[in-house]
Amino acid sequence: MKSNNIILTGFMGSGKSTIGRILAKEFNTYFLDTDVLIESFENKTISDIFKNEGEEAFRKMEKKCFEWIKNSVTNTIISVGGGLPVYVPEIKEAGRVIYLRVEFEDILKRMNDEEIKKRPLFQDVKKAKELFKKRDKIYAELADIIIENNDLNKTVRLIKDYYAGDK
Ligand SMILES: Nc1ncnc2c1ncn2[C@@H]1O[C@H](COP(=O)(O)OP(=O)(O)OP(=O)(O)O)[C@@H](O)[C@H]1O
Ligand SMILES: O=C(O)C1=C[C@@H](O)[C@@H](O)[C@H](O)C1
Ligand SMILES: [Mg+2]
Repeated sequence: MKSNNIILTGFMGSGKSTIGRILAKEFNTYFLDTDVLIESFENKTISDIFKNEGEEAFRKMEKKCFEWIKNSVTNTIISVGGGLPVYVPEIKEAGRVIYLRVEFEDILKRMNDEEIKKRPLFQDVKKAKELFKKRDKIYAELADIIIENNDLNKTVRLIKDYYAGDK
């Protein structure tokens, strides 16, 4: 089934939720965020899931959430959790995948303490940097297109142009 979803991937803080909300308005469609969906399905915060049940349990929830999306969601802009493509490499089965790429140092500049607190795998900046290096290649391999997301308006325009060329 061709689902017509647009799936935004990228590291924590790369701008998936921000860009996703704007795109949904521009394309007059809906926006979904797997982290928000999981928090709602489980009625727990991501931080609490990591703290009380561990990362492995969270990855199982992500997989289940992805299956639900693959079978039930169409014509939607979907922001997926930063680790989801690593644990669910069949991500392309649910739509066109766009990797929003931002250098780690630039991500750091964008995140304030409050933003960092919500993300369990960002607590140790050195470890987060190592994770970024590993994931950068995986995101790129799994993407249909890669966009350097430095300028918000430019990113939105590039994605719109890409889809206009499709018609
Ligand atoms: N060019 C840009 N595009 C998108 N967001 C930007 C940009 N520049 C700065 N930001 C800011 O970066 C921060 C992180 O963005 P956002 O929450 O959208 O990332 P995310 O990829 O959804 O993160 P996570 O995977 O952790 O949910 C926000 O405060 C946002 O306003
Ligand atoms: O990069 C990751 O592995 C994560 C990113 C967040 O979006 C959440 O899905 C969670 O904090 C794990
Ligand atoms: Mg987000």
